[in-house]
Amino acid sequence: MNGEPLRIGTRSSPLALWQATWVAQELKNSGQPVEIVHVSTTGDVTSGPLGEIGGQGLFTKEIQAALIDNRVDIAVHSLKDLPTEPTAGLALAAVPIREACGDVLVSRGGFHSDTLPHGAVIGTGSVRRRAQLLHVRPDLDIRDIRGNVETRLRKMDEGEYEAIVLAEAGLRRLEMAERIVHVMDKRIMLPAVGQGALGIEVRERDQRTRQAVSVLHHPDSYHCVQAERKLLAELRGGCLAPVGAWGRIEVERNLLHLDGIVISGDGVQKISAYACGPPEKAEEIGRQVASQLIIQGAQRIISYARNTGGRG
Ligand SMILES: NCc1[nH]cc(CCC(=O)O)c1CC(=O)O
Repeated sequence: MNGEPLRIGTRSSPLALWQATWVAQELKNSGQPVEIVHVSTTGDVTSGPLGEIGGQGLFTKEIQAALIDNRVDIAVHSLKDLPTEPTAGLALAAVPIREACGDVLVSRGGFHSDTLPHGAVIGTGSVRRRAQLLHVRPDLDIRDIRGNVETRLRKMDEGEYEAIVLAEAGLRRLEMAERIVHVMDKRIMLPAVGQGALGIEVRERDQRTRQAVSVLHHPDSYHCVQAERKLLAELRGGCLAPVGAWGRIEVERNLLHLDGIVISGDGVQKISAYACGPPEKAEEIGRQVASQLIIQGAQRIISYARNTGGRG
């Protein structure tokens, strides 16, 4: 503990800064001096549709590079943006307690997903959200939207979209929960793998930092995202794949429940699977759900989505 302040690397978006500041405060409360270092990423400076500007790790690569180059000691990621493939020399050292992990609908007219007017224009850049919306409302006109949470809300307020879909966690952290019109039912909208959770990454061999960030670790949250991430890794999905997952702990019986779906971009083909077991078996549960999805044809849907830029 103590010694030189640990350097926390973060993107500069308001949400990323909120997350880094939260981590900084928790570490300070534990007696660990820290400082925040801003790192800009390709995902922040590019405005093309995410599905087209190339691959995963858009928001995380540069921060990982800063970690490897010893410019920062701690990377704070939104776990859903962090690829499941391990990065040589780095380790996911802690997963703090998870915020609400679902998706919410924010609409100008106070509409829910089932009361939106016929053909309404909905903004989302995520193939997972697009496909699940189309599955229940094939009439909706779903259009791409980019930018941080504030930018998207402004574009909707200005009339470009009737409604947008956002992560509940982001709105809560930015103290904009009053904008939530409708928390979407998980049976309709399964979240992205890792949504609502943070991932604290460090250099694998940096024992001092590993020890310092261990105060942030929340085992139940970790087991849930571990199951979700294993599911995605087994599907070779990547964070832009049309995959949804929801792991949660049932405290009374100490069971981890995991739902997973793979859905075609047009929302027509939707396959789902479920498994449960002890939280310590998280990865095995993730593998089980993945293999049930694969038996039902997940691979074909995922490679089709990949070949069509995630928009098939
Ligand atoms: N891809 C952007 C992103 N990464 C993490 C969040 C929200 C916070 C979280 O899921 O932890 C968001 C915004 C959104 O999807 O609405």
